[in-house]
Amino acid sequence: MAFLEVKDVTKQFGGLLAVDKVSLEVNKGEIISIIGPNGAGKTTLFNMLTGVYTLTEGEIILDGKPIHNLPPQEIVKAGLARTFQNIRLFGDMRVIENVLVGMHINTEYNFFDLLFRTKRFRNLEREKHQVAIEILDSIGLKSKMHNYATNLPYGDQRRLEIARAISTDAQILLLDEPAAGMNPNESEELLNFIKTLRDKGYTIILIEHDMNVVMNISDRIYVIDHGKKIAEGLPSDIANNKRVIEAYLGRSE
Ligand SMILES: Nc1ncnc2c1ncn2[C@@H]1O[C@H](COP(=O)(O)OP(=O)(O)OP(=O)(O)O)[C@@H](O)[C@H]1O
Repeated sequence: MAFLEVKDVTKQFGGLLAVDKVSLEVNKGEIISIIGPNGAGKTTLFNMLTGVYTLTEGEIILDGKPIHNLPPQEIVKAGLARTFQNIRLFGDMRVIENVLVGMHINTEYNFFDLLFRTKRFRNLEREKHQVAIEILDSIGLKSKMHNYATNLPYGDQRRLEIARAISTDAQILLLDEPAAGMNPNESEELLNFIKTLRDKGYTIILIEHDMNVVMNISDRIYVIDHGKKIAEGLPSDIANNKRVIEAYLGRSE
């Protein structure tokens, strides 16, 4: 059984089938890309995976447990965290605070801990601070941990978003267009960075329009068009797939 199994998921908005019986299988430690023309249904699929949308039909099984239709916070706790197409950091908070916010999702404080700032509370806070620094170190942002997020260069903001997703303890990271708005140097750096995440054991699923990134980084690719899966396979197979080429060339983008 695959680590993440997406079985025949469907999302209907009124008369529109935005995602139509799409199935995916993702193994631990893979980098999977989901591609397709604008409006294909990629973001809707991510929104179902992360609990933003309920499913009209289908199932999502993570590590043998159904997670479809759980609230987003429960899905993060189950081990699946995301970044967004448009960066959503807390700009007026410091870099380390952005990471600490992500970590709170898995911290269980009781009423007395919070009220009396117990020794347990202080120890947990100190531990979390340490882990946050380690995450930032691993991501190359330790020296900027006291900067305000909004003052970081664009590439660093993307990294910080990923750091925040990691800080939730997630094993699967869903990255929504991580290379959007990056210059070739930045996207090259990002590519290497995502590979290091995979080497550390993370499973990565990304939506990406930059074909250079997709072809260089993916173990496997799924292609969606008009809500339907039209192809899946190795990058070399996808690059030569007639249906995929038609789906892209058939649009004026
Ligand atoms: N909340 C919604 N209500 C109604 N229709 C929606 C909603 N969200 C998405 N859609 C429609 O579903 C279809 C798929 O959209 P989606 O954003 O998932 O595509 P996409 O592949 O992510 O596109 P892009 O690459 O442009 O981000 C589109 O026709 C879109 O207009």
